[in-house]
Amino acid sequence: MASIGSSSSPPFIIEKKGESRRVFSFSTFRPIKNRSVGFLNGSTCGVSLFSDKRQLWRFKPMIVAASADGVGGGGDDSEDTLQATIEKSKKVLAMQRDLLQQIAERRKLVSSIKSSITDQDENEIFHEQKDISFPNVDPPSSSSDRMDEDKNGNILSSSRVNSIVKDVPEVLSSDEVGEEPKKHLPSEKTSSNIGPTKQLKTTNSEAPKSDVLPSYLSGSSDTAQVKVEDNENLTEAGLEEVNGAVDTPAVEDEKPPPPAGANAMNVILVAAECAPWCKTGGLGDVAGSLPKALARRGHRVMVVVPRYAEYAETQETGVRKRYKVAGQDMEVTYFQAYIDGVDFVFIESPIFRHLQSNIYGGNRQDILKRMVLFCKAAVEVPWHVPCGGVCYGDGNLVFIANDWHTALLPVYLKAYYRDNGLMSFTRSVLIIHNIAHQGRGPVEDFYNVDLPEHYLDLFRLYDPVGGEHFNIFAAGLKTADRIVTVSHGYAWEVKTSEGGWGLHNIINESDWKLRGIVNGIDTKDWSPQYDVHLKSDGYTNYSLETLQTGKAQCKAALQKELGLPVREDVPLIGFIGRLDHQKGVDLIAEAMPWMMDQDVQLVMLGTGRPDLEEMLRHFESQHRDKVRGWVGFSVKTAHRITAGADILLMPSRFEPCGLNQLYAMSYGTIPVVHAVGGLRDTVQPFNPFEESGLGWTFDSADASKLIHALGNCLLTFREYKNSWEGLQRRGMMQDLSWDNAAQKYEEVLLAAKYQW
Ligand SMILES: Nc1ncnc2c1ncn2[C@@H]1O[C@H](COP(=O)(O)OP(=O)(O)O[C@H]2O[C@H](CO)[C@@H](O)[C@H](O)[C@H]2O)[C@@H](O)[C@H]1O
Repeated sequence: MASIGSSSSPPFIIEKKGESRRVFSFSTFRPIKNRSVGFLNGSTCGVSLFSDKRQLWRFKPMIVAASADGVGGGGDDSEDTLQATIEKSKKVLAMQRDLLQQIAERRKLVSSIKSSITDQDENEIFHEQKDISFPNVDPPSSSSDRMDEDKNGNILSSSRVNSIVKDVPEVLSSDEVGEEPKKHLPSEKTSSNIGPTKQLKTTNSEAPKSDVLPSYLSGSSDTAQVKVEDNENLTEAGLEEVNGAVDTPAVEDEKPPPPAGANAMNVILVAAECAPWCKTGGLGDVAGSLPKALARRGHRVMVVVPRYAEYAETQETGVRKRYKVAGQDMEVTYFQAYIDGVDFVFIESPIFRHLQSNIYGGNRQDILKRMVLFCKAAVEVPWHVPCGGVCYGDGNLVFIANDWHTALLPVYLKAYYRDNGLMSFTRSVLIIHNIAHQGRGPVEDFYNVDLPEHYLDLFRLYDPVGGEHFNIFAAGLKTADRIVTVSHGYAWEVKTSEGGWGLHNIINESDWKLRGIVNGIDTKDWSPQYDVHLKSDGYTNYSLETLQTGKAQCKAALQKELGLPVREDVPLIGFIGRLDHQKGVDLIAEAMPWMMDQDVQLVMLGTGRPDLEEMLRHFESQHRDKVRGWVGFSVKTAHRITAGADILLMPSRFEPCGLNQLYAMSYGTIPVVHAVGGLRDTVQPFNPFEESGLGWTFDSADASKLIHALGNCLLTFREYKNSWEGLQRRGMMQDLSWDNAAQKYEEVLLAAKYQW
């Protein structure tokens, strides 16, 4: 055994162990056998070459086998050999210095590219996307033009697109690093915004791949040995760099792989409304948040929605298409935005314009025409609209249509494309948010939807109420590959004659493809801790820890804002929702005399049926000291009521899922609900003996039942403070996020994908 340097330097000991010797490289321990690679020549040169122990400690030993005729293998001490070794080593060191410099340069460049991309505001990014979009890309016939095809004409599915991104070399050459990121690749954005197809890997913390490194740093079998004589020229920082680059695995930017893994799909959700741009109710919330949760799972996700007004965040793509609607040629253009990992595509046409505050306005024919145009255009979005520079394509693609407004999409997908051998790998899922609205009309309406005659039977329906009629939801339900309702309870209800509104037979026949999935909530928008609407006017954000003080402050702020007496001890009851038969507003009206005999305050926010709006105003004028009836649509007020109220009343006659009770529970507001559909699924009744449950439920749409449940709730509020706090805390501690629901949606999407 011979030592290099002092005997107290264990890592530098060359240990003769059979045919093996311990020598030094930048690599970690890696036995390399039967190779003649060692160049350090035992003890004699070792002492002279290693002069700085601090630096030497950075080299990690490696066992190599030294053959008898190798430089280091024969024990030859001749002057010539030593000189040759030194010369060789000098060269190696020079190369190494070079490499260090290159690495430093690359890091600088990569981090400057990274930061410039991160700093880019959305507009700049959209601008770039606009620049690279290919206007008027033709449908599949002109395949060579298509953005979503590779050079061989293969349509790029999401996995293909992802693999393109992955295929970007992990270590770019200096020249490559100096260039702008390639135009056809999506730009990297801040981490919260990185979607699967947008992720351009950068290199600053990645270990360079051995195949792009000189062999002497690669750790490959030809690992050269460090020339130690001149190593004083290698500064500590330099070594740090090298060690960092070579030995340290990239951890900084690494995230666990997205949960969807190999099941990642292209998903396009198509809806008539989408929060925050256009929303009249829960559908808008779902369209705005489910896609983000799917994107977090690793899917490439798009939302397609009409453009009812100018939305600041969106950029025109330059793509224009024409579609026939009821014999009339209509042009659409596409706008887009990329937010929280999701591509939002807005379809612009004169027939959608100026409807922002009246999305479903106009007569039946007007609405029908809008939905025909919207669905016709939406189904071709994956061909025409490049998102992040690359169209989605129609492979590995599932559309999610929502309610009757977009129930034509599954039908068009089948009639125009799949029946004609196009979009063969595209599937559709139809979500039932509310089956009470179906797109009914006279049978003649069929001639406005532009389909071959033999499709009429899909739409034709007879029921005792409507007689023989044209029914869009019926056709969508029959044609979609999978159906989802927004709760388990509702999945059961829609199969009954009471809950199916005439479609129960079709749904029963489709039972094999039906599933109930309870909605989630967008925990970014609807969280008492971060709610942007609680940052002013005396409101405050609060959490489980600050529940008592924070919620009390919000209650006082709400009372003040509404002009009600500011009292902590009075229970403040809220109602938020569309004013129609579904929401059971008339039950509240019936219970009003009893309620007004109690020491309570009531605030009701809603729009809808004019008679019910008038009723709200009437309540307020009769009980100005206790009641506020806010007729209008105000997201801010909805958030503030949810935070400031003690109790949320939801006496809905039917409720497919209901989001307000979910929002309420996450804000420590106790729901009192009619146990139907999603309300029954999500509000477990309070059990005072076990101190369990989340609120109060009543089992029929009856004012006396409502009064009974609300009476118990008020009693608990007044007399059993600990139980009340327990209810609040249990509600707030639930995981109501979309992530759970998204996982279940993924199962449905997969089932659709593999269905033939
Ligand atoms: N005047 C007003 N001002 C401000 N905001 C208002 C408002 N009126 C209602 N909202 C908001 O609109 C949403 C309503 O959601 P819901 O789920 O309660 O009802 P909706 O019946 O519209 O949805 C349907 O679809 C959803 C989604 O699937 C199902 O949960 C539901 O059961 C089904 O009826 C909530 O975000 C609420 O705050």
